[in-house]
Amino acid sequence: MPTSWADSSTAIDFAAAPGASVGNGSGRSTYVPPHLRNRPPSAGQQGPPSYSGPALGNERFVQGVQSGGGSRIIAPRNDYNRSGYSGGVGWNNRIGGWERGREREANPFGPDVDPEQVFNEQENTGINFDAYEDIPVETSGENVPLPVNTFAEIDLGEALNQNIRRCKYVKPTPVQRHAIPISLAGRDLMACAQTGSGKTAAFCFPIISGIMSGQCVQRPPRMSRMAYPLALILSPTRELSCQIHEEARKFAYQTGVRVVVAYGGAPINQQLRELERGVDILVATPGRLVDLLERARLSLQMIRYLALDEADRMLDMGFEPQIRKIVQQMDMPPPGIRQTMLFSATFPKEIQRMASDFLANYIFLAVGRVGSSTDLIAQRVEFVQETDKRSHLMDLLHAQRANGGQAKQSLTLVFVETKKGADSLEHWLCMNGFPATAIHGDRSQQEREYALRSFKTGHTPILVATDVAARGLDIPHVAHVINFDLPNDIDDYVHRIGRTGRAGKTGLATAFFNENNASMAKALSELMQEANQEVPDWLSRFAARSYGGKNRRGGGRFGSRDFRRDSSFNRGPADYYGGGNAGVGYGGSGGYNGAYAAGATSAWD
Ligand SMILES: Nc1ncnc2c1ncn2[C@@H]1O[C@H](COP(=O)(O)OP(=O)(O)OP(=O)(O)O)[C@@H](O)[C@H]1O
Repeated sequence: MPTSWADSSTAIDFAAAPGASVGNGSGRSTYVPPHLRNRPPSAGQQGPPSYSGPALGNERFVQGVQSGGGSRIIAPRNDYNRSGYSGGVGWNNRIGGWERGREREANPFGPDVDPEQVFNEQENTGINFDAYEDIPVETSGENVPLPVNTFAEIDLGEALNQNIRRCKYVKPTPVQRHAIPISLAGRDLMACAQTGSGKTAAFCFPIISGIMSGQCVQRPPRMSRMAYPLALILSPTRELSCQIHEEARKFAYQTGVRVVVAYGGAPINQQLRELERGVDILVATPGRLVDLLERARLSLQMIRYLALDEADRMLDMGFEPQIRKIVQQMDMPPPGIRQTMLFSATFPKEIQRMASDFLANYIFLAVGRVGSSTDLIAQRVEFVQETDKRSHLMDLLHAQRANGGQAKQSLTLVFVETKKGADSLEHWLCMNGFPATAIHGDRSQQEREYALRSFKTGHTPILVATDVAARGLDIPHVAHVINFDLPNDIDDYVHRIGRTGRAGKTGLATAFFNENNASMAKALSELMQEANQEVPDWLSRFAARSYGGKNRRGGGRFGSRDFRRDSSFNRGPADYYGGGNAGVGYGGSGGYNGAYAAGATSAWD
């Protein structure tokens, strides 16, 4: 006879549930919801024997799942605060969870960090929050939840709060202040915020918190060897997926929420084994995910949270068929049942339009101007002919070395256009006494990972890269980004230079420009002006002569806010590309001043 909520639910036999099961002595496994997995056996436990009250914060799941006929158990949102993991309940004492009692959870904070030590509230990562204080924020959509100022104001659960302290996050960044309450309220979200401003945590925290609080507890179907994640995080590159996985593991440490990563170029069997051991949050690249789905080893029917990081990039770089297959043609619950979040630092309107197919009644959030770079990055543009690029690079590196800039604390990332160009520049740098490594799509995954590790540790302080390293990678100590070859798209430039100047720190970005880059002149000079950078006269002259070139914004840096506001919205696709708000300045109505009037949803309204 169960005596507690934990007992009553662990007694439910979900024998074939691969997501999270524990041996029960009878040879059959028993499903344990993630939010109960850190608990000691029933003695002394608080909490009702069962709970069928309102699902606080996200009624949509209740309605959706119930109308679908599935059985469902809902725990009160803050149930884990009363009887979840807390002092005295060690990892080894857990009643089950994803580890099935077989092994200890590895310490994701690294061997040198004692995970039991919770850092002083006053310590922080060195993030300069003042740099973000007066950043303009725009939201649009219905009934936008109010932002918060501290993590303490948000009910994330004690285990997650403890990990936030372990990460030394003292207070939320602006995108986190706005996005976390929106997501916790169960709303779909399209969020744009500058590079390095903490978007990963902004989507990970609500997902982990939601899973911990039991909002996703539903009986998984009886299918052996099939994995049923509750949340899916998609990202465009293997390296970014690995990085998100590492971050999410830190945030989920000792919460009972299990995070697994799947990406191409690595042995699939190993990933299948990881999935079989149970998965709550799956971080994946689209190609490998389709592979897993086609092998019928993974079902998306339990997905309650879908996050697309660098969503515009995935759609733009040709992943649209895979993404549509994953999101629309498999067994994933539809918009309105699942909760969907799209994040990026850039969101061209045509991509917003496409991506909005995945969302229901969503909120659009822009922290800083959409697609802008942060003014923490000093941007320099130098006129350099193709034939002079190498010697110019050498001059820069020599000057840097003379200033003591080749130490571990100062890494240089050099972007080039082609894979061949990356190989040859890497070779040439090494021959000239500058230890360099390279990363691009033709290198094996092992080589890519090795190069990244060697760069991160400062062993090889120069990394030559194609755009494969442009998005999302969070590498501490990148002091200088050099665009040896400029990209053809201003958004790519924004992401590339965003590998420096992260989390409130300053950085330097240098671009080599010549006649071949004329089509970028206008967008580049506008971007630099927005970020309060000095624009060389010669670049302004190029900009005055150019007609916008390949800049997708079609003549205005400010046209990329919520596309639903465009006059062409609702007039159908044929009209769409002709419309837009090009030239309408962001802050036209005074910008964000930190407070919303009652009922107001936007700083522009
Ligand atoms: N609240 C916080 N306090 C201190 N540091 C934080 C906080 N949130 C995130 N960070 C740190 O800021 C850095 C940048 O975060 P993250 O990689 O999530 O940025 P991003 O916005 O996703 O960038 P990009 O657009 O390049 O992908 C990371 O090192 C992260 O640990």
